[in-house]
Amino acid sequence: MATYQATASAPVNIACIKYWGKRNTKLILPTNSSLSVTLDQDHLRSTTSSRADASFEKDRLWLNGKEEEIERDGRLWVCIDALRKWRQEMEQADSGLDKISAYHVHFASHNNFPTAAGLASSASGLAALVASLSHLYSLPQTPSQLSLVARQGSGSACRSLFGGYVAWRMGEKEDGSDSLAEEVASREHWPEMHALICVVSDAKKGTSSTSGMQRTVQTSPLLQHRIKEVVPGRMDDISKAIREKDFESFAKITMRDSNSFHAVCLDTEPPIFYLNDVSRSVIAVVEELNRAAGKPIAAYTFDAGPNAVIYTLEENMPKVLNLINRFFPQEASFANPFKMDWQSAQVPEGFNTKVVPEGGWEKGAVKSLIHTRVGDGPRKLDDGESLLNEDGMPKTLN
Ligand SMILES: Nc1ncnc2c1ncn2[C@@H]1O[C@H](COP(=O)(O)OP(=O)(O)OP(=O)(O)O)[C@@H](O)[C@H]1O
Ligand SMILES: C[C@@](O)(CCOP(=O)(O)OP(=O)(O)O)CC(=O)O
Repeated sequence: MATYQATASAPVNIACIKYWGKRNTKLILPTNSSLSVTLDQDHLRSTTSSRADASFEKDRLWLNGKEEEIERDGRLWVCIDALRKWRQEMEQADSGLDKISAYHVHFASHNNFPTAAGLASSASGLAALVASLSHLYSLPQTPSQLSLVARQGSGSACRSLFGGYVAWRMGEKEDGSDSLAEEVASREHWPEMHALICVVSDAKKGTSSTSGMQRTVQTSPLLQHRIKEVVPGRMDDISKAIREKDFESFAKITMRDSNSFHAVCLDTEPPIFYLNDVSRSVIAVVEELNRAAGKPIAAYTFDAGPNAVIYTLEENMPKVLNLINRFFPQEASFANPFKMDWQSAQVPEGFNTKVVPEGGWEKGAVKSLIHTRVGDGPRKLDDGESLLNEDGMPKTLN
């Protein structure tokens, strides 16, 4: 008997223009467009296997070996249901196709980084699920069409259906059919973009993005200014900066938008604080590096948590690594995947070390560093990499 299964991996993306606020919470339609850089799956990824079988009694999902419930009408359910309907339409149009849309599906997924820690696991996780199931069903839909489905799993997930530089167009239609992701530029267009993730905390965050952003929509007058007056111009400006490979403009816009997003969090009632003293100290170091360099050579950005992501071009990463390692010594040793000689990097003359506490931060204020770069979109993997065993149950990972 034939086995119907597929495995795919999907990347994390970190926004430069932040999505914060929904105009429709059920369909996940945002109050503003957003733009992100997709990070390299060689370092951060979610991998998901899916398998359809007549013997399965219900749809089931195991995340990092632990079963998660697929609630009816919940976000996961909505994504699975949408893809199943597309498969059903194909089966109705072509009687030669196996009727696998009638079978239940088992999913096993693994994130190779902390889940629910502000490292965008919901984005890569939902994108991997959609990519895997679309392969299982041999769907002809384009990545933009698949992004319509991933969006309903978690808004930011729609951007993980593409590699490179990705915009999520907010759209205007009430049914959400034009609220989708599209590529602004490929990874190959500007491959020198590197990112350093400073893990300040890998604990589950206090206020989830989902609930935090709706509180902002309900209470923040500043959000109205942001979505109407600020973001539309920034979307155009950063897209132009990316097309022209203008890092200075890219960096200025990215930092300002991160600060604008955290300002609307503060303008929320009661206020939401995602940054902590360590986050603010990373901001001070990057601002001082840029001042001393005479132009922006690095850009910080923060999602709904204290972890910093620093974008910089490959040539400047040794300087960034030198400063971060010097002022924020970690407990875990830095893996240095690109074998960069950061110890002997020249930090711009005149860098004022007074921007950080004397002697730097205590060990572990930044727990670990992940050095990565712009990456590709979802990958289809071989059956040999399946996370499900012959019985369609999750394999135990070592
Ligand atoms: N690989 C995966 N497959 C399916 N669902 C996943 C996967 N990884 C994460 N999720 C879902 O996403 C949830 C975590 O999302 P949450 O938004 O809380 O954290 P985050 O994505 O790490 O942070 P943020 O989106 O704010 O950067 C998990 O509890 C799980 O339900
Ligand atoms: C701060 C952000 O990371 C918010 C991400 O929010 P989510 O996509 O996690 O929210 P839901 O749509 O409710 O699942 C900014 C961004 O990624 O654009």
